[in-house]
Amino acid sequence: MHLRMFEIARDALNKTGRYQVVSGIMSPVSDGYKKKDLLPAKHRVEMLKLALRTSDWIKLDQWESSLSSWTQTAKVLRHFRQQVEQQHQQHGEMFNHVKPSPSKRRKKQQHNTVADLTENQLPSMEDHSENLVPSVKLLCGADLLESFAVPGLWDDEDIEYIVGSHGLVVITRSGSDPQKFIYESDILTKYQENIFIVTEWIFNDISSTKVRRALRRGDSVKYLLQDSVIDYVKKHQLYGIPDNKHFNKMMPSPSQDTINAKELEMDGMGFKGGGKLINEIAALEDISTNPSSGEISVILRSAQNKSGVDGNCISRHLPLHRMITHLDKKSSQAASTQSSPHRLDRKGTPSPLVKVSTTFTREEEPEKNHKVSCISDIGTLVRRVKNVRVGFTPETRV
Ligand SMILES: Nc1ncnc2c1ncn2[C@@H]1O[C@H](COP(=O)(O)OP(=O)(O)OP(=O)(O)O)[C@@H](O)[C@H]1O
Ligand SMILES: NC(=O)c1ccc[n+]([C@@H]2O[C@H](COP(=O)(O)O)[C@@H](O)[C@H]2O)c1
Repeated sequence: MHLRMFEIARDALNKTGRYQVVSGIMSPVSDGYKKKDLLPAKHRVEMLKLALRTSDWIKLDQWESSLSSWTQTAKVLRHFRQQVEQQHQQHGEMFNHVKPSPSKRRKKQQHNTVADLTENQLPSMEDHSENLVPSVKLLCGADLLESFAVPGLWDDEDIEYIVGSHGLVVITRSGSDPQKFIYESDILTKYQENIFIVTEWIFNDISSTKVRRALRRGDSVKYLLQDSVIDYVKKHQLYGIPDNKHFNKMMPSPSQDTINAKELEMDGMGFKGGGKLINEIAALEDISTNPSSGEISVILRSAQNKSGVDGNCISRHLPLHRMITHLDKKSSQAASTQSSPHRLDRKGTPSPLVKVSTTFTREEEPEKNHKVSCISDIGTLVRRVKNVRVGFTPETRV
């Protein structure tokens, strides 16, 4: 939706005849923002690069994200205004696609500081020449506008600067009433000429939180994100931390026993030199049995805490076929009285932490439906699952 917002805003602004939108700038926030579930900037930047491949006018700018500490939005806008003015002075490049005739170019000496033109300055399209410096506006959803009222979140002078000197383009969002909000705010009412509200009739109640949640749960996000971005998320196993405070507290500190996503990618997937043993701390997500086929599926969610950076977790679903075939001989008695397939009741949240050792072999790529050929400490896992009684030794190798 972040990308859709640009398209919606451009259409609406261009249709007024008062504006010609020349560029959109995506400025990912710095890691210093420390928002829950905020991935390291390098990943967010890479995903944006992929997502923006198909846009010829929305650009990624890495200035903000490359800073170590968080930068207030007013400062970010000031930075972009300076950058746009500089570029304009050097190249006039923002408007180069609209070339006035040489005679007109000579005539045009006025230098407007903004490219959004008031009604009485309304020019012909040709007059959008390099002599007009584009203004920089903040594009946001109505909820962000309403966050101006959250005590301590925005400085009053920042709000005044953003709305007074730059202006806002606000996309409506379900549950918000930006007109009313502006009416109730003295400062916003003062500058309401600078606030452009775009009513989006094709409601889309999508949010990053919901997409992250779906990813975390292993649900499909196809058509919500670009395929290339989904592939990136999968490849780097991002957004895998269960949204569970108790679980997060229990997350292990980085140790020899844990691997990070990069190591997995480099070492695990290449399978150089035969197999690779990977020890992981994981949480039991789900366990289900199919008594008729004698199979048990165990879904584990692994917790990796790389260098203390929250959010760098990987999740993996491991159907433990071989181990299960062995275990199921004992468990099927209990399970066979139940309907098929039977999902065992998972009581007692939060998910128990278990330690799993996995050997991947050359043929069994971790991203595919790989099989686990070596499990240790499976007792912890199984004992905590109601109704499953299994005989085994921790050293059992299947
Ligand atoms: N569905 C949507 N409709 C309109 N605006 C949206 C929508 N989703 C995000 N935005 C806007 O995108 C901007 C970026 O906000 P943010 O990253 O917080 O998005 P979000 O999807 O709401 O995230 P989160 O779910 O984490 O709050 C905000 O101005 C927000 O209002
Ligand atoms: N005081 C401020 O400048 C201020 C406060 C809150 C959010 N923001 C910005 O709003 C954007 C969206 O933030 P959230 O994802 O937290 O809604 C971010 O770019 C963030 O930097 C700025």
